[in-house]
Amino acid sequence: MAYSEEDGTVEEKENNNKKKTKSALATAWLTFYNIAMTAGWLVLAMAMIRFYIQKGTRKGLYRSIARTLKFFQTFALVEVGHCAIGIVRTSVIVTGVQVCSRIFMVWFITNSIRQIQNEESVILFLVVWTITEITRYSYYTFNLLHHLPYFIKWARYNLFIVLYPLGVAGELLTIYAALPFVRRSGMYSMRLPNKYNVSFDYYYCLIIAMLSYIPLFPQLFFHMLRQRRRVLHGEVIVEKDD
Ligand SMILES: CCCCCCCCCCCCC/C=C/C(=O)SCCNC(=O)CCNC(=O)[C@H](O)C(C)(C)COP(=O)(O)OP(=O)(O)OC[C@H]1O[C@@H](n2cnc3c(N)ncnc32)[C@H](O)[C@@H]1OP(=O)(O)O
Repeated sequence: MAYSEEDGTVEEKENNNKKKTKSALATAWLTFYNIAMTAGWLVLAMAMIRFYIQKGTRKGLYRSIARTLKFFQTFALVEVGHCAIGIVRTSVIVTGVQVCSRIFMVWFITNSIRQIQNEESVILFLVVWTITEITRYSYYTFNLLHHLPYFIKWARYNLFIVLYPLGVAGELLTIYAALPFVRRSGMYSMRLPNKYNVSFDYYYCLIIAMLSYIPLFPQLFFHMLRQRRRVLHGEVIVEKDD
């Protein structure tokens, strides 16, 4: 058609403008989100340090930070949305497994079973998560602002080599400590007969969750190793689509 070329150019310009506005909005949101999350995990770190200095014990530490932890860890679900709508270049599956396993640890294990809240393993994963998230969110923030100090980049793509296995150890030991209480109380379980004719045993569900670390953790860890090679050593990595 006679007018198609001109219209195409106008359309192209409009599309480009729309894309720019969209990406400016996405960058503004991500910057706000990452600053808020860095601040949240810094507040958690300060609260844990203050508690330990004042009380000299880990007993009661989880209770004292539970609200803040639940809020910021649950809010991280937004990250699955970021991947799904494509404003960050990350796999929905990798992020989903990471975030859901954390939320499961917080709500369905640590928060639900008071008797295990003072376990050393709880402190272990809390400390590990806190260091990881302060590093990770400050990395994203500085990266978005194009002022990324090298030590933050280094920390983001090196600390996980030690922190990931430590975090997983803390989580697995905590679930293991929960098992006897879950078995005794029958919590979150449904026994037959019941009106739905369905049986569910949370005790075995926890055992399956523990076993699922065997195939899932190496995938997350090797994903991070690939990211490390890409970011620190500039290797071009071709990842499979979700
Ligand atoms: C339902 C019950 C289930 C029970 C069973 C569960 C079994 C689970 C088994 C596994 C359990 C694991 C438990 C985990 C424990 C711990 O966390 S221990 C502590 C140590 N942890 C870590 O070190 C975590 C490391 N892992 C990750 O960081 C994750 O893999 C990740 C969160 C999914 C991040 O991966 P990815 O996004 O691919 O890497 P990046 O390099 O950081 O990002 C890629 C690009 O995307 C950009 N980006 C991502 N997020 C943002 C953001 N919020 N804002 C801005 N930009 C973002 C990032 O900048 C990169 O972009 P480029 O720079 O352009 O490449």
